[in-house]
Amino acid sequence: MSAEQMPGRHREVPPKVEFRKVNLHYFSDEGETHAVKDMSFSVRPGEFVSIVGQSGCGKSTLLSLLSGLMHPTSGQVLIDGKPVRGPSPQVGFMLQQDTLFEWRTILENALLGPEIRGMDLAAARARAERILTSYGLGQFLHHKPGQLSGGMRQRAALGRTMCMEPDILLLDEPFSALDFQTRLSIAEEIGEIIRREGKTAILVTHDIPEAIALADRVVVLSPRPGRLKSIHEITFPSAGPTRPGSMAAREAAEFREYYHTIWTEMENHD
Ligand SMILES: Nc1ncnc2c1ncn2[C@@H]1O[C@H](COP(=O)(O)OP(=O)(O)OP(=O)(O)O)[C@@H](O)[C@H]1O
Repeated sequence: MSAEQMPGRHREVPPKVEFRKVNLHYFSDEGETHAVKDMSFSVRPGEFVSIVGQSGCGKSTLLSLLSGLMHPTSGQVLIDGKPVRGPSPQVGFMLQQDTLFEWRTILENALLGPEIRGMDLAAARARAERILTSYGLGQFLHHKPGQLSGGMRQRAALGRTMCMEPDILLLDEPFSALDFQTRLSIAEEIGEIIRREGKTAILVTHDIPEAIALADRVVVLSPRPGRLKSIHEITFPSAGPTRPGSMAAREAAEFREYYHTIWTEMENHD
């Protein structure tokens, strides 16, 4: 019997993503900035991890390193055990600004990546229609982004990213441009889609409740240079079979405890 088949036996799953003693220095006319210091942590396949920390602590830099747009000054950034050498379709992005092209319809926006990559367009079109419809945008495939609400635009942006079939999603403050009410429901909805599709997700956010509600683990960074301060495993035993990300999770007793602990850690500059 393999370890995977043994009930109750701890399984050692190789990490999907790993930062190994990563340092990143920026060099500019203003001088040198040590943005990330001795960063080591890993993310399991299918796991949802949130990263929080004060402004300028290197959160977005970690995503840029994972996207292959930047390389560490020292240490290693690994995906599936291999060093990241450059951008790859395996990694998808979702940003604060949805960057949809206003002159293309929602469907055409979703087909842009496959067009650029020279993928089979008939298959991509069928996939895009299926994905966008399952995100509640079936009636809007031929609408332009300007005709959609903020929440719908973010769902369209996720659809466009998913059309490239990434297995890792990097989410950089994707909900922060939305009004509070929309933000809550879209965050929950998108978190659920990402889980359902088994993607590995890394979310950068300033919003501690959002970080807790969506993630399996929350990584807290210290102020610049960004160092790993703590990692919190998020579970809600008092809420029964509550799923992460749901509104019920936000009302669980553990939620307030996580919030208090993480908020205090972020305030405390040691
Ligand atoms: N291209 C760059 N050149 C020089 N310094 C940079 C550059 N990009 C970022 N930095 C600096 O590196 C540090 C980390 O930046 P980063 O954007 O990763 O932080 P962050 O935690 O995502 O910030 P925020 O929460 O405000 O978005 C900051 O001090 C920032 O000023």
